[in-house]
Amino acid sequence: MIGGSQFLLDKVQPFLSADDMDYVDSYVGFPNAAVDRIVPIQQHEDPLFVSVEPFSEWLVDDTQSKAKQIRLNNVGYVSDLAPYIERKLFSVNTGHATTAYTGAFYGYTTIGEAVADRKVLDQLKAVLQETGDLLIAKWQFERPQHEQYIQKIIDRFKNPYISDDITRVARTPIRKLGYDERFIRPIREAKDYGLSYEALVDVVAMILQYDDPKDEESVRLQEMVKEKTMTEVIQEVTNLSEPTLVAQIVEKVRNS
Ligand SMILES: NC(=O)c1ccc[n+]([C@@H]2O[C@H](COP(=O)([O-])OP(=O)(O)OC[C@H]3O[C@@H](n4cnc5c(N)ncnc54)[C@H](O)[C@@H]3O)[C@@H](O)[C@H]2O)c1
Ligand SMILES: O=P(O)(O)OC[C@@H](O)[C@@H](O)[C@H](O)[C@H](O)CO
Repeated sequence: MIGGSQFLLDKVQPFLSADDMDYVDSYVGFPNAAVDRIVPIQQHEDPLFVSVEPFSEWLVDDTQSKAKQIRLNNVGYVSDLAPYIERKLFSVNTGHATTAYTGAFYGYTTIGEAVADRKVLDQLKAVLQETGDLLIAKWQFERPQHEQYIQKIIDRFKNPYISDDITRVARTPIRKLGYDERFIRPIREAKDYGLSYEALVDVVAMILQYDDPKDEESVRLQEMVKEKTMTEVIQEVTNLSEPTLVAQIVEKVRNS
């Protein structure tokens, strides 16, 4: 979610008196942050034991913190979070979801199995190329560094020491098809920049066919697909109103 801490403040605020609010204004910061570390679903006897990947990135919007003298180790403090949170969401999360939905399409159950398949890997690379071109055009990231960032993400998905279920990464497909989420937003923006977004549309077509009977949103999505036209489903779920884009997605679903 972009703007998660601001969202929390908006929810807390109605419960605060004017005095509380003065105190919060002076002493309590709600800085938005980008948190990146893959944590698979897991169960251990000790509920506080958690297996995670070695990689981590934690970036905090410094303009909203109230105690600027406090600096946590391994946290990056930035004055503009937008480039970094978009880089994370549209690379790590778009790439992760691409691996999950493409993997599910080809019958895999874990991210590791899926990314070992050349077809899934090629789809992942094509999608990260499209979001990478957009991020570079929009935020002026250096191309060689961005290419390293992409390669690191692919290596993270291949990590043989963690097993991440496709059902976790592909969870809540209706949320993931949201207007400002990891597929529709880069598609809209790539179109505005005159950049390619075909591989992203390929994945949207696969998400519309994603069927996990244990995932409430997947069940609801598949019910919608049975009851409505594909154009109606896409408009309702993605909030896209642009007829050309909606038609492109409908066409992909027909041909996939
Ligand atoms: N797992 C990861 O790899 C990872 C990495 C970085 C960031 N995140 C983010 O962290 C957040 C949590 O992810 P997760 O993987 O731990 O999910 P999760 O589904 O394992 O855990 C979410 C927890 O929140 C609880 N919950 C859900 N709705 C609630 C509500 N309305 N009120 C109170 N509790 C509620 C659920 O019962 C569950 O225990 C998400 O925003 C995710 O994007 C996850
Ligand atoms: O949490 P979601 O459902 O938005 O996305 C699933 C995963 O892609 C996500 O949890 C990643 O593992 C995480 O964002 C990595 O930092």
